[in-house]
Amino acid sequence: MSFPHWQLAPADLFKLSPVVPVMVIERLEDAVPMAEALLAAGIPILEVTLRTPVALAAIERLREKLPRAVVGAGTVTTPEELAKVKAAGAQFAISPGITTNLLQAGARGDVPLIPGVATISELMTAKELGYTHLKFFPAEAAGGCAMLKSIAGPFPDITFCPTGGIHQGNYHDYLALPNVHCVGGSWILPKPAIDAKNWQAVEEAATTAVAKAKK
Ligand SMILES: O=C(O)C(=O)C[C@H](O)[C@H](O)COP(=O)(O)O
Repeated sequence: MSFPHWQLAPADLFKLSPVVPVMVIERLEDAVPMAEALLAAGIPILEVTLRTPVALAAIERLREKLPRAVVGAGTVTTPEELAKVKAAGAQFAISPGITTNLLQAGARGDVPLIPGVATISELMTAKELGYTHLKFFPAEAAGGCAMLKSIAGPFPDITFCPTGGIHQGNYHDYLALPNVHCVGGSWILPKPAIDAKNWQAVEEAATTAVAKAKK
């Protein structure tokens, strides 16, 4: 485990589901039904992005109402945001990129941080500070599967959750790589279904994504 004082080991987080839904919650009242649809599809891990004004309240609500979910925050970019998501009850945090301040804050705290990297140098910076489980973002734009295959040579000990540009047509290719344990994405949550509050359609899309994942 990267940091023994963290509440959860990243290796265990990466095992919860082959697909990690990136939740962009515009209306607070959508948080619970959206999460329930994901849980019903067999996805217990939820990444709530900090991109909307209700994100922190949504994390709080999900933690209160759905104790069987593992709720984390995405788009965490500063130590201050890390502190805020911890206060809201986030069980893990994911960043799209790294700063030394954020990595140091993550290492000091007890909320597991999955830092985002797109280059070898960023990977080496994160690794130097003890991080072994990383988000690869933006996956498709930053080199996709070919990049991850190349990284596996010099860094076989680093494990990734690629995210960004992943969809039903390419997620199998990522999951087939030995250094990929799960993939993240918003494709699991079709926006038209969310806008229409069609939670049945959300559950079906998520169920299909899980069923078709090979590992
Ligand atoms: O806000 C953030 O920091 C993020 O979490 C970035 C997301 O991981 C990607 O935007 C998801 O990418 P798509 O699946 O292509 O929509």
